[in-house]
Amino acid sequence: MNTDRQLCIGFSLSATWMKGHSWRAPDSGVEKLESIDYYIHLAKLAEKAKLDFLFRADYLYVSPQMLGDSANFGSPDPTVMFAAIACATERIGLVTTVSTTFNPPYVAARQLQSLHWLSNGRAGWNIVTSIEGAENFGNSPMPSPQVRYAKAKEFTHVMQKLWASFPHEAILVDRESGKFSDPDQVASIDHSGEFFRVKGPLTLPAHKSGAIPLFQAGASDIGRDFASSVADAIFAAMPDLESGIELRSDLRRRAEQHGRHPSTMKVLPGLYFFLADTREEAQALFELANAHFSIARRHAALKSVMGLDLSGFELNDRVTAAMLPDPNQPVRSRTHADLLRRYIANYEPTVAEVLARPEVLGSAHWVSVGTVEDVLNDIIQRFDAGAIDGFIALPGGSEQSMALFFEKLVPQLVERGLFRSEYTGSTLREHLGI
Ligand SMILES: Cc1cc2nc3c(=O)[nH]c(=O)nc-3n(C[C@H](O)[C@H](O)[C@H](O)COP(=O)(O)O)c2cc1C
Repeated sequence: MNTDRQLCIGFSLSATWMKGHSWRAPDSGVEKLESIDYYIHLAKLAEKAKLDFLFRADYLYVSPQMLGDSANFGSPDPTVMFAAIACATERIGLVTTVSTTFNPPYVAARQLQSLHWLSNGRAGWNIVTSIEGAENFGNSPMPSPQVRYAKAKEFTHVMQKLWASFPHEAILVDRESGKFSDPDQVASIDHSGEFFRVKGPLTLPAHKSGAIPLFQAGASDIGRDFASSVADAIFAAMPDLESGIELRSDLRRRAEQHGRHPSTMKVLPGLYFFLADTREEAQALFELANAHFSIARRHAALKSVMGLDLSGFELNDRVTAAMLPDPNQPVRSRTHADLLRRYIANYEPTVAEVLARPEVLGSAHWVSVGTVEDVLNDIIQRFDAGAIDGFIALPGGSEQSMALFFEKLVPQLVERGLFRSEYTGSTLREHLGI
């Protein structure tokens, strides 16, 4: 067993445990999602378990799946949510999501630095290039992945320059001389690039705890290249062990090519877990979470992920590499499409197996269903195999499943020396060891 490394654990505040028909259970507690008090309660549970950070994904459009039979009180701005949570917590990191495709970097740099300031050094930024939502930001269609990543690169560069434009050291507070700040240390950035023109400096000084850690999600070839050049952590879609080993070793190789030490970058897949006292109960939770996925809905999801229409086939027909559509056709996310292509090419699964894959039913996350011991072994297996540096917990099934995570699973990881029992720092940088 691995003894010299420790897991890094984040906790997602998106209500994944209410998916499918799970919210309809009489004791689901779904009404609580309407109030920030509930999220603050969960944040405190995660902090009590000494987790590294809280996390929230974000999308800038209302998808049809958000309405109708799925539990949803809308999607508040995660940075605003974390501002409220910051004031009710002390140590846990707060990783918000901000799209580089739709926001002006000056506004984003200011919001992130503000969160960093009011949480006392606990902010993190999950950089996303987004899949949809262009219609809410003008008449232009969604830019190509190449353009989105080129923009993300420049956006991130501008953010970093803005954060450095007003260094913490510029604040002097020297009563004797009457100098509150040193204007010579505050400088404009005069950025003029392909996408942005920004003069600077930023309206507030950098927090004394240091730079805001960067996360990134999106793992196509250009996505990996961008992530490995800049990210401290990667939120990864990792449906199986093989794809995880490949992804982490490739990202580490690319980081070295960018002149970075690979251990400075953590690969953190989403872990969508369904925990119960018995395997049968856990499986029942899993089925409830997917009960809304009729066969017709699964075929439609498959078509939207990779442009493959299998609706004319029997469920036990085999799917082969020859049936895959042109790899160069535009897809919503190359990451999800490539994962599924590789799975089909390697295993020639049945139609039913393809329709049950995490890439089709969700966001291609690692699904683990069973008792605390089962999920624990799953985590240890991936950690020892070098597929992960930790994970972002996406609780599935029920509040009880989440309670088992906090009350049993995390303590087991601590007992095995794989996770901290106390915080040693109070900033996100310190938790991540950077
Ligand atoms: C695990 C994962 C999580 C993502 N989370 C978000 C998100 O919260 N908001 C968003 O707008 N896009 C999100 N994306 C989309 C990516 O930022 C990116 O736009 C998309 O995956 C296309 O890039 P790719 O071709 O590299 O996959 C996510 C993608 C992945 C793989």
